[in-house]
Amino acid sequence: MKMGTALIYDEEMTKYKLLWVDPVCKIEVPERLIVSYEALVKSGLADRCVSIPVREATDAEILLAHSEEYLEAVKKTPFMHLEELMTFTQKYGDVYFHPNIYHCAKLAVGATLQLVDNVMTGKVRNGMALVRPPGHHSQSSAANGFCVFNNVAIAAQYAKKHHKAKRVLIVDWDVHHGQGVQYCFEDDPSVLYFSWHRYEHQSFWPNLKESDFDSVGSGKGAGFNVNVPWNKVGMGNSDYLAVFFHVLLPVAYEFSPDLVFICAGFDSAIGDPEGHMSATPDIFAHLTHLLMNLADGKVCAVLEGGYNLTSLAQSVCQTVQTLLGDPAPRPAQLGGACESALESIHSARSIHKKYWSCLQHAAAPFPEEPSSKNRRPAQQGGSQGPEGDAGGDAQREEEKVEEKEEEEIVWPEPLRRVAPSLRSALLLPDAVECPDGCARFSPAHGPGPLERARLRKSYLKESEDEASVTLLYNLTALLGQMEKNEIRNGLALVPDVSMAATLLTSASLSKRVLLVWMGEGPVPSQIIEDEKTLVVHINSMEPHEAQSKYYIPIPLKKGCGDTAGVMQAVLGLLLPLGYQYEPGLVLLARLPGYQVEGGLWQQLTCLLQGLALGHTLVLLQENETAPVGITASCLLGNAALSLGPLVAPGPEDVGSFERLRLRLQTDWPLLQTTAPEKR
Ligand SMILES: CC(O)(O)CCCCCNCCCN
Ligand SMILES: [Zn+2]
Repeated sequence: MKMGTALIYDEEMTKYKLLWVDPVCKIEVPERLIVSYEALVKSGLADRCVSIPVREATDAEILLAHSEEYLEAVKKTPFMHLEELMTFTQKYGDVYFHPNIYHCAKLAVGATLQLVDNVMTGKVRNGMALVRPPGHHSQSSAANGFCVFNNVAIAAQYAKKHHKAKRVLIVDWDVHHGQGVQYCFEDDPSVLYFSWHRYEHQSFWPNLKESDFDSVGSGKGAGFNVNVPWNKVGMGNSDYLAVFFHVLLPVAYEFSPDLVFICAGFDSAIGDPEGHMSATPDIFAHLTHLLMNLADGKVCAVLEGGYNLTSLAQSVCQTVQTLLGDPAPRPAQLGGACESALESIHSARSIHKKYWSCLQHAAAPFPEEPSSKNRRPAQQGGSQGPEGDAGGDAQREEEKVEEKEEEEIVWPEPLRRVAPSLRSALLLPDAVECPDGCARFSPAHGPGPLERARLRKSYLKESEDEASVTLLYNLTALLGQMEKNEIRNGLALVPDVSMAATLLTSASLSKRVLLVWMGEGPVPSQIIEDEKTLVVHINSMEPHEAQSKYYIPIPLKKGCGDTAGVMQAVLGLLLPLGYQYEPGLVLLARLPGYQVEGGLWQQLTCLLQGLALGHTLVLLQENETAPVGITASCLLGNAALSLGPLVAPGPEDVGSFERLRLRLQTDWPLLQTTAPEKR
């Protein structure tokens, strides 16, 4: 599998700036690129990337998303003097021109196309293009919102035309709606455009009706445009993850793209003068991680906005460090999405219910109220903030009248993310070959007589089986090295998965262990009773009341081999639970006889690594060596194989998921998908 992360940047793109007074445009400064690149260099991340040179886009490439007359008009700007530039600028909104901006705009497109070429030909796995001017607002015949050419829209067309991409996903996490991208692919079912954006019931720029959740695309493109409007500011980490788990990821996996673009705008981060959101830079590590197992890992992140030079630089580093495969940071205390975010999530899921089978259990869209569609009565807005907030990040309500002067907002610097020297250690019987890249685990020293006696007494019922004693000892040694962050993750082939899991949960020093129990066997009661272990059990057993808050059986009629059903359970239940639980260790136990398709098992193994600083320990039944290779590949950081378009999960499973969600969401608010009053 391809590794390597491309970084595409050229300081030439810093060589244009605003030449006159314009309060709207003054935030789009060259320093945005300079601080971002310098932060990548200073942190050592730039050196770990594959540096790819930029190039100028050709006319033909620009014409993939723009009209000839627009291109011809922009071509004249390098020869204009100040007054002419100002007059030319007046033709468009919230954008400025400069004698060198046409050159830089061609480089921004060219940089993006270089990234696409290197990813699509497998020279690198993924990458980031640090560009300006940004692109997602520019339209066929118009510059707009600091954008001249639509970098990502052109690149998506280019990938379809020159790299035979069949399905392209564009995830726009910039805080503004990339209407230019939406217009470009309005009726195109091969490009799925997802955008969240500050909207405030159309009162925020660009104040477009078509930025609302009910713009779903048209004609054959209906369903392939997903808008999640933020109707309040102050959205935070929990809101962002809730949208990924309950809107974007289920649809993205059903769509199954063969290339993913991120319109990586970081004005959705805390401290930004445009966004006024409260999500912290480390959240972009998780958002990036959650996209990296789509399209066999082919992810192209392209810079859009981001105007707080501190959170911009931190967020760029968080994104690139995840593209490089470093462990994701611990997410800050997550709660549920706030009430306003839940309304937006509910609206998006409802309106898209008819297009995506993964949303079939979403409540039907409420009938169109002609006048006050989804407009909250005035008295509920205002400064008291969302009442009945479902917890989660505290909403910071902006003064409705005018935006307060930028008070100094501070947030903690993201913690260093240290990758252990050894990535994957495997505990295998000598007869089983150790896959390339992994290390066969052997503890520094063997168990002493006391240790042997203790293990024998506690787990082996005094049996004289010395090999099992040694194995159990080695398991606890492996666990110990993971908890000291000397080893990142591991895999063990054990004679008895239940006994091994029981040993590890009781031996684990982590304050919390997430145990993912895959298969039909019962979970040992000792583990279920253990308060510091959250057990999520995916099986085909009949649904029954969960014994406790910490034992969650997820029944699948068609069993664990049901790809759509398992992915639904993973994205909509297991991951939200895991992120909220914030374990120090993730145990993935595969029970004997568990029949599952390779790609699905890989998705599970990869996605879980976003938790517990990547400390994932996989337990496999000794005589089932088939999954060792594909599991090791994922533990080493390779992307999971793409599953292909997902079919609908079984209706009875959908029903039991929904009942499970409704029952659990009080204890686990990140499971919520609808605002309280709508339930
Ligand atoms: C790439 C980008 O989406 O960040 C560009 C945003 C342009 C914002 C125009 N200003 C609107 C004034 C409202 N405060
Ligand atoms: Zn923006």
